[in-house]
Amino acid sequence: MTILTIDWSPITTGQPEGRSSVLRQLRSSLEACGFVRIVNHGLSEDFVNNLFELNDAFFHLAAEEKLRIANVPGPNPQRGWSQVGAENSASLYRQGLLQQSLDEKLSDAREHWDQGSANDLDFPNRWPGQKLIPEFRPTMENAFEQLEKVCHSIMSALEEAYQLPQGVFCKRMTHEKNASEFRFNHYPSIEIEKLRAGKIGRIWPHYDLGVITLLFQDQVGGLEIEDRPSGDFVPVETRSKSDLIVNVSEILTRWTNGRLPAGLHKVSLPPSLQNLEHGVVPERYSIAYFGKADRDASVGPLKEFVTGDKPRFEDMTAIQYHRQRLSSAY
Ligand SMILES: O=C(O)CCC(=O)C(=O)O
Ligand SMILES: [Fe+2]
Repeated sequence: MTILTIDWSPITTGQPEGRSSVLRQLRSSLEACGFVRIVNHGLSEDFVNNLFELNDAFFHLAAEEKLRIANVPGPNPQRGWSQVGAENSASLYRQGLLQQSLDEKLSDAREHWDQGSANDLDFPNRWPGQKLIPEFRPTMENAFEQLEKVCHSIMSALEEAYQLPQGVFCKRMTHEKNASEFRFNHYPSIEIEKLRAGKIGRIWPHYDLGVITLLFQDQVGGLEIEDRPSGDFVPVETRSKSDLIVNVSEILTRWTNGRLPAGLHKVSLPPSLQNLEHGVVPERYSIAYFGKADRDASVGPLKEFVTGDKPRFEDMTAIQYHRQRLSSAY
């Protein structure tokens, strides 16, 4: 199983040449493994490097400042800082599409920061003090909008790839009601033995909750995805930090009535350290944009994907689904 790498230039430039090949590869990689790697997506290397610098700067703020803007744990969309261990990805998986049961208490050695749309008055963002990192808020608000555009470009390419009526996905993910989330992850350095002991993970196997996720990872490594159908995990190579790793998330599985299974993934020991018994795994940073459905949009299967008499997933709104899923992760 291989994640295809797609050169997105035919889409960003609007050139007809190469377009049908992009659409074919997109569909084939997402159907086969739930993941695809996209290059030339329109966001520059400088843009992405700058985000990694802000990611580092944010988590190096004083603990009191991070605490001041801490996320309030619960079923609402997350905003601000979540300390190491606050989110339990193992539990997220247990309640997920596969209903796998894990007996032990497993924790995540990871802290993260979450941000929603600037237009989202229901769940306002929680910003660090302006004097501490002056460029943080303007850069992050701009990055949110840039990633939203890339997300729409992928969703609209998917509509075309499946020959669906134009806008069937995108009208459920509008700019005005955007409920997507932008996240910085930081995995502090940790002893190899601790990860090997099997109770603490960087992030346990899980599906993401939105429609699609756009991810940038640094060069430390450790991201792995499920190999179908063996169920083993295989590493996602670290190449350029600006390579965009895209995965199918739970809502897209529901919208397509199972045609596009979500990509199961986790973060553990980087491949270069897998043979070592002792030592320290370096800290790692990643950046995720979780493209989500509008809160009032249906997350039931689209009629274009329902072939039998009964849809595989029950109809409900995105916010109902989100609350139901998130209440299990704390
Ligand atoms: O850090 C990574 O590479 C993956 C992060 C992730 O899976 C998540 O935040 O949902
Ligand atoms: Fe994830």
